[in-house]
Amino acid sequence: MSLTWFGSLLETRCRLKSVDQSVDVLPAEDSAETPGDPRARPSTLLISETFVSRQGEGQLTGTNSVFIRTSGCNLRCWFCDTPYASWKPEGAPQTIESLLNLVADSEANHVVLTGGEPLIAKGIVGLTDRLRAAGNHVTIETAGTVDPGVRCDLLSLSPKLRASTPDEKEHPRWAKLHSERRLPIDTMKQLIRSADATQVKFVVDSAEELAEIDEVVGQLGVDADLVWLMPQGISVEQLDAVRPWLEPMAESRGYRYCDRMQIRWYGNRRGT
Ligand SMILES: C[S@@+](CC[C@H](N)C(=O)[O-])C[C@H]1O[C@@H](n2cnc3c(N)ncnc32)[C@H](O)[C@@H]1O
Ligand SMILES: Nc1nc2[nH]cc(C(=O)O)c2c(=O)[nH]1
Ligand code: SF4
Ligand SMILES: [Mg+2]
Repeated sequence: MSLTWFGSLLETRCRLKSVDQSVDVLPAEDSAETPGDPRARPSTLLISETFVSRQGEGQLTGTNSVFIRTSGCNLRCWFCDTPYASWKPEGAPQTIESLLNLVADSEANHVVLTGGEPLIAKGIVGLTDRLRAAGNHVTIETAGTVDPGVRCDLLSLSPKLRASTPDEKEHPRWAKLHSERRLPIDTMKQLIRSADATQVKFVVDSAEELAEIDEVVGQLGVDADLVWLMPQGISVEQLDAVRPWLEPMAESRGYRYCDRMQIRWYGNRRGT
């Protein structure tokens, strides 16, 4: 293990440790790539897991893809199905080079950058640019709360609704931060403008959220056929309990119903 690598690992761990228990992650402006800056160290990203799987959600469902999951998030959805990359972020720093090699060695040429929140990860702009320059199709799964200046093939934007906020009594600090950060419409519109294509994927836990969804769709100014309604759930039973009412509600608005095929194929398991 080289000293610089160990130094940066230590620094990363210290930085993560120096923040109070619920680890916050630097906002994108502190972690975005600084291309051309001679002092810039080779960028590393805190990676929770990488794996090859079929895309389970949205318009590319079934597409064999390399998933790169960054660790750390600036929101705290109570329902997050990936707490090991958000609520209690785990992972190790990986260089852009190592991630590029991983993708080059795989059979897939679709890459899904996800998290945690990938857009606050240091080096995400450099990684996305380099993956695309190498001929890969890059989907970014994001809550769309920050824009580090990224350009991707498919923006899979999942705006977090009021009901995603964690319990105020249990998590007073995160309930406040989450509410303040979750829905920057102008940032989301900027991300949509910069992307080659967009799908807007809402996690729906109850029918009462449809009014807010319609409002956000209007504010974003996206066509109904770009909107996907996805049940909140991490088991086949939970998904099947929601589908009977959610699918017709989606169709009546010209939206699409979004299944979570990875749950059906593999269960809610890491690395799938
Ligand atoms: C773990 S998130 C990571 C990317 C980004 N932070 C975001 O929220 O879009 C990946 C996807 O899973 C969705 N998701 C997370 N937990 C879920 C749950 N319990 N039920 C349904 N979808 C969920 C998110 O909305 C997002 O579309
Ligand atoms: N197979 C599979 N498809 C996915 N689509 C979005 C995912 C995510 O966690 O962002 C995901 C995931 O974790 N696994
Ligand atoms: S924004 Fe995404 S990663 Fe972060 S807590 Fe919500 S679902 Fe999890
Ligand atoms: Mg997932």
